[in-house]
Amino acid sequence: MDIIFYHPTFDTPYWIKALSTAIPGARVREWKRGDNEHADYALVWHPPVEMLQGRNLKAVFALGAGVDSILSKLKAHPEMLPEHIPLFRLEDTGMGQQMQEYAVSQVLHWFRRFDDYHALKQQSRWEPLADYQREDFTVGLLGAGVLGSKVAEALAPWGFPLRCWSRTRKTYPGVESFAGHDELPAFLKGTRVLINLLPNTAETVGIINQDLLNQLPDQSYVMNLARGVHLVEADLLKALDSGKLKGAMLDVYSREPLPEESPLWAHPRVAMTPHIAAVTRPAEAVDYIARTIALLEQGKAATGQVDRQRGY
Ligand SMILES: NC(=O)C1=CN([C@@H]2O[C@H](COP(=O)(O)OP(=O)(O)OC[C@H]3O[C@@H](n4cnc5c(N)ncnc54)[C@H](OP(=O)(O)O)[C@@H]3O)[C@@H](O)[C@H]2O)C=CC1
Ligand SMILES: O=C(O)C(=O)CO
Repeated sequence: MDIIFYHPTFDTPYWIKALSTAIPGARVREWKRGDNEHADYALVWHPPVEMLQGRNLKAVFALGAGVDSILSKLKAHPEMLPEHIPLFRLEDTGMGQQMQEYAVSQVLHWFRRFDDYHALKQQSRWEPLADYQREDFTVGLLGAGVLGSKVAEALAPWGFPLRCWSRTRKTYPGVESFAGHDELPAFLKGTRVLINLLPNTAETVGIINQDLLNQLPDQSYVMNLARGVHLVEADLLKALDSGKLKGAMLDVYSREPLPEESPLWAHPRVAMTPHIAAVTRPAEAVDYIARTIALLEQGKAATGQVDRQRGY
């Protein structure tokens, strides 16, 4: 079995060694421009069109959870990957735990008013504040798939009311489920902390805009952990400045790296990280890819296949 690998920034020798060890009999090589030799599987992130085009692959694996960049490239170059070749993505592979750490720590930060205490410290003010009540601190997850469900699981023991919004109804224990566009207003109405874990699709782009933010209770919080294009940054800044929103925690941006001139950098109530909420963990990812290839080789069904029509 021949496997080609391409990632613009990963430690390629590590991956090739780990994949060769995990998949018995596999010949794994780094794909380089001009390589048109046979391959059964391709493992990719931001692939050049010529890497995939015209090959009789058994499957392609995206080396991350979100497949928006590869799907948008496919829109411009449909010949890159014919419909009959399945595209898989990484499901969790260690990202679930990272999202749990990120979301739980930030929800607790806001709930214990550490943002307010930080502002008071800047003014050398000693001022105990009133506690927030758990029942007023409903956490709402936009997107309740692999990562959203893991975040809900980690928040559950903290006792905050939990709800999620997805395309299809969920039955996660202790999480109120809202499904489809008709139920979005009801979901937003009671959500004090909004955490975005949607995929980037034609339906979700720009979803966190002025209209959506206005439907949240006053003094709400927004955490964007999915993709920058979900959030209209100008609308977020307006909502912060009007007092509608109390704070925002952003990991992803409309442009990455975020340009120096972005007003987000200086805003006192915007906390930021540089797209690190959950990164691909190589050992877990190799294990998932090896298990999935073994299932495919046996003609068995495997999870993680992207629905190209749906866009995620
Ligand atoms: N910042 C970072 O470091 C990282 C960001 N990400 C981002 O997180 C995203 C989510 O990942 P993951 O949880 O694995 O994805 P999943 O595909 O498992 O989950 C997506 C969720 O979004 C819901 N959804 C999709 N479209 C709609 C819609 N139109 N209306 C309502 N709900 C919708 C799905 O609903 P249903 O369940 O009904 O299908 C599902 O619950 C990735 O696409 C990626 O962009 C991922 C990893 C790291
Ligand atoms: O896996 C993804 O989709 C990511 O955003 C990784 O940072």
